Amino acid sequence: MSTPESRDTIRSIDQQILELLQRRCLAMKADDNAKDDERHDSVSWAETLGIIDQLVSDQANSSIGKDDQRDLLRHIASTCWRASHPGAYAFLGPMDSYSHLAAIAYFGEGANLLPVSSIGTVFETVGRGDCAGGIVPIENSTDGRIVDTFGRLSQGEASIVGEVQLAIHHQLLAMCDRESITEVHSKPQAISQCRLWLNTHLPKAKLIECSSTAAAAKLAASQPGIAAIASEAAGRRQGLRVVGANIEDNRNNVTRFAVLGHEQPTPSGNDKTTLLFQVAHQPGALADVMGIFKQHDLNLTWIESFPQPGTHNEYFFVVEFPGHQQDTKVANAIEALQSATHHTHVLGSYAKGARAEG
Ligand SMILES: O=C(O)C(=O)C[C@]1(C(=O)O)C=C[C@@H](O)C=C1
Repeated sequence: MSTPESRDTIRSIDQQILELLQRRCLAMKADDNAKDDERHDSVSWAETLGIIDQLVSDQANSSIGKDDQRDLLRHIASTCWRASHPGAYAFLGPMDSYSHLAAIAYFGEGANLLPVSSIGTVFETVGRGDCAGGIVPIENSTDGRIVDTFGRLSQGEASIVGEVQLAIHHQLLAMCDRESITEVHSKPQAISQCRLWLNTHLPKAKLIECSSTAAAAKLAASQPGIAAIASEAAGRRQGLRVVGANIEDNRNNVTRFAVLGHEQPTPSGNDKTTLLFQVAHQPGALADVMGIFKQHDLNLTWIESFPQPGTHNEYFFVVEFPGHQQDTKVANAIEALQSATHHTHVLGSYAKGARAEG
């Protein structure tokens, strides 16, 4: 049983926490107002995340685990951020899609998160300035690049300002037993990530593609016999049973999400750059461009090609490498690329994303 003293101590600590929260909000507002003064840059959300990560890693022993400390601080920071930055952040909805989980991991629980109906709409709302930012899946460790995202990246509507690497654990969700399932609905990428499991355990079920995993969960809740592949959170929200747990074929199934925004982040010390280029359709053109990365000692960590809409056999290339476009060697390489290619466009330089659990 608690003593009156311990109750008073806890009450007084909670009171102090509330006062500190109020002070934190005011300090943030003051910082934001001061950016009108040209000599001053206000702290960006990307910088705030960096500061929190540093604080947590420097923290000595605590009875609260590091992940919980990080989540708590992000929740506080995003709630205060929203008070002075009311803009919304778009994601492929509905709620509890993996994009939603990635948005929470990056922007925090307190952020103003806006579900939209497609990846294209995320690009449009950010590109038009209706939203302060957004998040889109870009690549999965089992299934490769996300085609809908690539189609939009080349249009230059928005820059990449951050990334999240989310561990994806798919659940088979339904209102009925596994034996009564006749159809499995989900986003094509999720179906593809569970292909082996589905062939083994539900070889007769019809596989039906839809706009998102969370949309599939909504449908499964309306009709017995229909199952969805979606997140545990989506199943909970729709009141569905887990009739197959963690059904992804690859235990290390991770989807990388790109955070879209308007302001290019300053160097954090642990950055990467994503850029898109287009070369002449002639022998050796791509090899010459690859030589530029070698000359500037840039180690490519990702390369993808995708067809240029409206052309035959013409491709865009997207590459990633460590470093920030403000670093001298990266800036020199970009300059060389600009003269060696038809078109070079830096999609963004941003802090490398840590892995989050979905
Ligand atoms: O449908 C969702 O829940 C999404 O957020 C999209 C998406 C994707 O397209 O890759 C995101 C992560 C998973 O890989 C499966 C689906």
